[in-house]
Amino acid sequence: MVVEEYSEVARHYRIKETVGSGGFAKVKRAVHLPTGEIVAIKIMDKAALGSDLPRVKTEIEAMKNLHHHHICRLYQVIETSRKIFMILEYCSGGELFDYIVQRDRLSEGESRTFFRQIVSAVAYMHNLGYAHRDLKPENLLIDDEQNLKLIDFGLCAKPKGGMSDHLYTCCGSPAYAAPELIAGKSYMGSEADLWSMGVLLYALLNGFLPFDDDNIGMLYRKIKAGKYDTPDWLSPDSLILLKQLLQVDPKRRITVDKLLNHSWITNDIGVPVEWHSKHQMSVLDEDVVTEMSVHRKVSRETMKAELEKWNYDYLTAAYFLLLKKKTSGRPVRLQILY
Ligand SMILES: O=C(Nc1ccc2c(c1)CNCC2)c1ccc(F)cc1
Repeated sequence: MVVEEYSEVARHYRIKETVGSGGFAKVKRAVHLPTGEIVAIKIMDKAALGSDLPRVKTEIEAMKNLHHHHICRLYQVIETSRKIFMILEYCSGGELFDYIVQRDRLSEGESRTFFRQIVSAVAYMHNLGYAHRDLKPENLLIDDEQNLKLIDFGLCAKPKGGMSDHLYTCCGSPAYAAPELIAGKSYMGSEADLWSMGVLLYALLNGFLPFDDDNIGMLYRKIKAGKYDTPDWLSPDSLILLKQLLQVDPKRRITVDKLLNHSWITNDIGVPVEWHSKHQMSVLDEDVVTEMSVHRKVSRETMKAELEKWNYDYLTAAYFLLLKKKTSGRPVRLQILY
């Protein structure tokens, strides 16, 4: 949907303060006027994107297919002549990275709670044939219920031939990159994700990285050697899991399916990680359809037919945000827009 100026955004959103600015995007907090719900709007300038524009298209297409309670939800996409706006789920707690830094390191129990959520999101992606390829604490946000939400799918890959297909582009952040990826060999996206999860788990438990060096050459050498410090606060079970994740040989590395009921993962909790999505997209929510069809003075059938196009326009946004209100126990009501 290409409109010529900010009008489409301003018509439905009140833009507030900047909450983050990355390489080629700025993220602002905003209010979705028809529902009053808070959202995050990722704003990108197409000219500034240059050769990175395909990454944005990759991210948008991936997020349209990824519906999971630990994956940040895309509500709407607005494209003007100069800009792309992605309307996304707002995560009031900010980045997991800052959360760890503020606490030095997390307890084993808190690390387990967060790591289980990461396993759930990654297992969901891998079972759908996607690899994230840029897993790191900066790409895991915390929502107002202390749930982690995975963001930044600009580098994710869905190999044509499925997850057994090899990838070649070297990408992601060096400190989290798997040895086979930085060696320039062909690699499996899913296996590289499991290595990054090992680096992530290490960062949660220790508050610093397993492989770190200001000199990129030295960093690569440390990653390929796969040797890291084991501070004395790490439990024997944590050491076992880290060893299974940070296996230099990708063929010896643990897979996400084995992680689901790993003893460290189920310690103190007793149940394996549930990776299936709680959101099913196939069935539209009757209450939301009712509110929307009444509000727009069309029949339910017409509204259902419109919604089932999943255009990621203002209708898709209104649907998802009303549904979020309903699941959070708030009234399923749309304000009249003046
Ligand atoms: O909500 C987001 N960021 C956010 C929200 C609140 C706060 C921060 C980031 C960081 N400072 C604390 C408050 C957000 C959501 C989606 C996204 F792709 C990128 C960022």
